[in-house]
Amino acid sequence: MTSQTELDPAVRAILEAARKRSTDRERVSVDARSLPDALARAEREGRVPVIAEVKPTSPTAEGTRADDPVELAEAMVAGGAAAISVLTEPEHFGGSPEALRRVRKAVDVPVLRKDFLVREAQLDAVAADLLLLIARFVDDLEELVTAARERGFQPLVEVHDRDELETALEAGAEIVGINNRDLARLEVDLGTFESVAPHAPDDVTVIAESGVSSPEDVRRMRRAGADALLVGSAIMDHGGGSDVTENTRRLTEATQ
Ligand SMILES: O=P(O)(O)OC[C@@H](O)[C@@H](O)c1c[nH]c2ccccc12
Repeated sequence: MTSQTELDPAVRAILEAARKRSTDRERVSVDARSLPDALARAEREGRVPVIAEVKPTSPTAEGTRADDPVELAEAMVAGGAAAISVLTEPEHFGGSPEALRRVRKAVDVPVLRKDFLVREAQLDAVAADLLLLIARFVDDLEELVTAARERGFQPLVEVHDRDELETALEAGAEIVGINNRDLARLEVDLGTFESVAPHAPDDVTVIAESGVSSPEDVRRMRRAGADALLVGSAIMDHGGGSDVTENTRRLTEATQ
């Protein structure tokens, strides 16, 4: 794990809070909806595979969107989203495990749990189809990947550079997210995906994360090899509060 002194102060605070959060729940057991199947279905139906994110706010968002998470998720699916991501981090992203539980009950696409997971016990807060594990923040990635699979989750391992991609592959990751946002400085550069993605083997599902805001960005990430895109801010439109279905559709319809 990289030294935390290099991280943006907001990210450091998020990690400290995550470590302290208590979890004394029973082990969850999930019958996961397949992400690769959901992505293939979107492709067959002529939609760009988009994982749309229910993110009420974030350290970089302009404002908070307090709409009901179930309504937001349903609006995203109506706009063609292949899967839904739900923030469960309560203090900096306005999320909750309860929001995810309700969303997963309401939609039939795969649901990703987005949080800062560093210990095995945190995995049991709520059932989800996919779990985000951030390579940079996890000491023993292979151990958490295995712990996630033992519960039935599909692990999505997030990386930001080639070294982290190697770590993810060595840990057995089959679904990798390449985050265009640098967690040290919180700046976004779509060139990150373009430089890291070519090094992923063909049989790995590769997802472009963060900073995708226009149909042109979608096409750019697809040209660079993205099997799917993870989009939050451009769909949530925190400051503007515009129509979430339309915001999703603009991106899912951004074919060549
Ligand atoms: O809002 P954006 O730029 O479309 O980004 C979505 C998603 O990639 C971002 O929320 C994210 C990527 N990795 C994370 C880890 C934790 C919390 C959030 C994230």
